[in-house]
Amino acid sequence: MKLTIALAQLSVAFAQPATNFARVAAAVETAALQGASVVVLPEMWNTGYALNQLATLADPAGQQTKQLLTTLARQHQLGIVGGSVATARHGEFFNTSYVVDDTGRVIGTYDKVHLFGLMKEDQYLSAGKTTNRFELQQVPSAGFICYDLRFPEWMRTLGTTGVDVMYFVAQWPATRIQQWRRLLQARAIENQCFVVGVNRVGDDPDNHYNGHSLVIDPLGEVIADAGEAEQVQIVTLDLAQLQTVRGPIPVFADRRPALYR
Ligand SMILES: NC(=O)CCC(=O)C(=O)O
Repeated sequence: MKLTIALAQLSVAFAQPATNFARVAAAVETAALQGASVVVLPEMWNTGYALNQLATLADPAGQQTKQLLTTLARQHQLGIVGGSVATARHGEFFNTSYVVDDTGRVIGTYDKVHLFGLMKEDQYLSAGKTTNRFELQQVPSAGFICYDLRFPEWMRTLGTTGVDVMYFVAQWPATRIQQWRRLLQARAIENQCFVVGVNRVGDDPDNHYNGHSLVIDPLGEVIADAGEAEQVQIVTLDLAQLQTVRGPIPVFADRRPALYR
């Protein structure tokens, strides 16, 4: 089975949700025209890291985001790993990812679990408590947000359930882009799955973001790198490769969980 994915490597207009909603709609349309069956967006694409303005900018219960993503998914008949957006619920703010299938049904809702202190998330956001596993285009998948990538035990929690594609959405600054690349490769190798990482481009008041959205195969090889420009890149995954990697080195069967803490 093949899966054609669009990496929507977008710039995010700081504290300008209306501009960003229009950008996302255009990117999904481009992805559909290029034959994608899944499109992946970056992290916090509605507001950027305008964390001290969330009281006015965050999406109440994610309603506006879900309305847009479900409409686009239905209209273009593709799945959307909706990056993440700043949401407001019951007086708290979250960094929330929605996943929508090609009929326009929300099949995943995930609040970022690991808050990134260096970008002040811990001062403004509440942390999620649940995992994010979903079947998208019949493919068992899991979704994570940016800093989550540094916690391999979090990916393992889902890897042991049988996941073929792990999606990472990010606003990962250029200063640490080599770590982004290496961590994504490590997660693919250790979980013997495809890894799709979508990062933003552009600037905010504190950071420069240089993209390098990546697709990694289960051997850890980079099969697509979107470079540093704003673009929608199309990549086709050949999921048959999973069996050829997992067969000879069955790491999940060989685990010794009784010995691990
Ligand atoms: N938005 C984030 O979680 C950034 C994570 C990051 O930059 C890192 O180095 O980790």
